[in-house]
Amino acid sequence: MRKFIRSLGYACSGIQYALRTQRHMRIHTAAAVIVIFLGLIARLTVTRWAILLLTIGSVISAEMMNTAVEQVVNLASPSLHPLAKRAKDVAAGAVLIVSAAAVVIGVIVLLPPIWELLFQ
Ligand SMILES: Nc1ncnc2c1ncn2[C@@H]1O[C@H](COP(=O)(O)OP(=O)(O)OP(=O)(O)O)[C@@H](O)[C@H]1O
Repeated sequence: MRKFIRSLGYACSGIQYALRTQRHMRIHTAAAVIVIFLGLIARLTVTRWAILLLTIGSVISAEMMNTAVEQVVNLASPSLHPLAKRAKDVAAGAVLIVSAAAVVIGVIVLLPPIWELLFQ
């Protein structure tokens, strides 16, 4: 149990580090807070909440994995190297893909209930 709590502390400090140092992480988090607020207003179904929360988790996890890749690349290759560039760009591309999908999912999941709330 003590080991689990210690591991939880390490994970929380990783989240703190990403929030403190990564502007994109703060942008994703702000977007997640807005989406959750809209979800509460729109009184989403359980299924819609599940999709939304999974999507939010995916984007924030991807951003954190990107941060981890950046840190490891900086450690392994402090000077410029084409492989370092490739690794960072691929990791950044992964965040872009999941973020673009999240925007589409957000619209699909949120728009119908908000529309219903406003116009019916
Ligand atoms: N060690 C390196 N060798 C070669 N290219 C690098 C290296 N570090 C970064 N780059 C490349 O330089 C460009 C800008 O990288 P930079 O680290 O400034 O921004 P980033 O990777 O988007 O990170 P951040 O999110 O912290 O701004 C990217 O294309 C990246 O792949």
